[in-house]
Amino acid sequence: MQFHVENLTRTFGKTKAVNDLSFSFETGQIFAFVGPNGAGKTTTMRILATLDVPDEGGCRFDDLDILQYPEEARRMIGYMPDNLPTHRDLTVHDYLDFFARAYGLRGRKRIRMVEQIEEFTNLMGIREKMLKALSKGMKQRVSLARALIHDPPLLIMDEPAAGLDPRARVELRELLKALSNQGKAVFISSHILTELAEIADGAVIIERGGLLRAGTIDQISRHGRADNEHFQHVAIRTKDRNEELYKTMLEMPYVKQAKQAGPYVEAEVAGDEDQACELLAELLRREYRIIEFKQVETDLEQLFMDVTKGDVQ
Ligand SMILES: Nc1ncnc2c1ncn2[C@@H]1O[C@H](COP(=O)(O)OP(=O)(O)OP(=O)(O)O)[C@@H](O)[C@H]1O
Repeated sequence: MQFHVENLTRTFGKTKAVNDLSFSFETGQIFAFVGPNGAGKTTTMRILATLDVPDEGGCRFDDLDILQYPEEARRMIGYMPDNLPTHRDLTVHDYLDFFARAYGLRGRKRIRMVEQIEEFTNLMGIREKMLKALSKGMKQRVSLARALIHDPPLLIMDEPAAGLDPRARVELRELLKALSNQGKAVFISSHILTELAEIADGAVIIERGGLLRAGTIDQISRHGRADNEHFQHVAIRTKDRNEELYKTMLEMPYVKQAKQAGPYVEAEVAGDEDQACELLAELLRREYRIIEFKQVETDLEQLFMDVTKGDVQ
């Protein structure tokens, strides 16, 4: 299933919270929604979750227009808002059972579903605890469980990692990976990229309501380049002459960018892997004493920094 946001615009008074925003992703993908405070992430997510309507544009789940058919759309969405459950005098189990009923699950099916979700989100041990007695990380898991109770193909999560300790962040990442392996789409916002860089298949990067980049990591990193244009990112460390290596690299016609990164010189080489081999051979001919020569994966955090600095054309 594909999820499309098309030319979305939402204005509050004079503020254009979202401005002509378009992007798509699909089931099985984890897409990071990234932008600074006030960029329009929550506004977009609320529209996608049918909790708000745009001034212009719309959203489609495959061919389903969610503005026209919000009831149908709601069955396909699990929404985890950035605020946590507040029904204080309910146990975890009763809370989840309540939502399962609200989604129309009955009898054995409901009991089975609630148990399954409690197990998946690691809530079994605390299902009889009162919500008010839970830590932030536990509440976060309850909120995730609630969003999953009707088994939606799309999970929308607004800043789920905010305020979590490192262990809870790792657990959350594992849960998200498991969900995407189950074939769900996860659309997750954050202004901290570190926790998403490892697991995201793609990203939507926005600023002041407008789109900067959207697509899979590969598509974003290839922005502005033809599909048949290949690039290799390499990192090189020499025993000495590091500064000279950097200059040499800048002079090579097929090296498109070079920078010094700690003990490495990192470069973007135009061409396929053969070109990277040729670069290494050339450096050896020039008698550089090379300790390391490796390919570097594009990392989402670096991409985000490049995009927001305007370094990626
Ligand atoms: N209900 C509202 N009334 C008036 N202005 C609003 C409303 N909701 C959002 N805005 C404004 O729209 C802009 C985008 O807000 P939004 O909450 O979508 O950003 P965000 O990217 O989620 O930010 P954060 O990372 O801080 O959560 C902001 O300027 C905000 O003040």
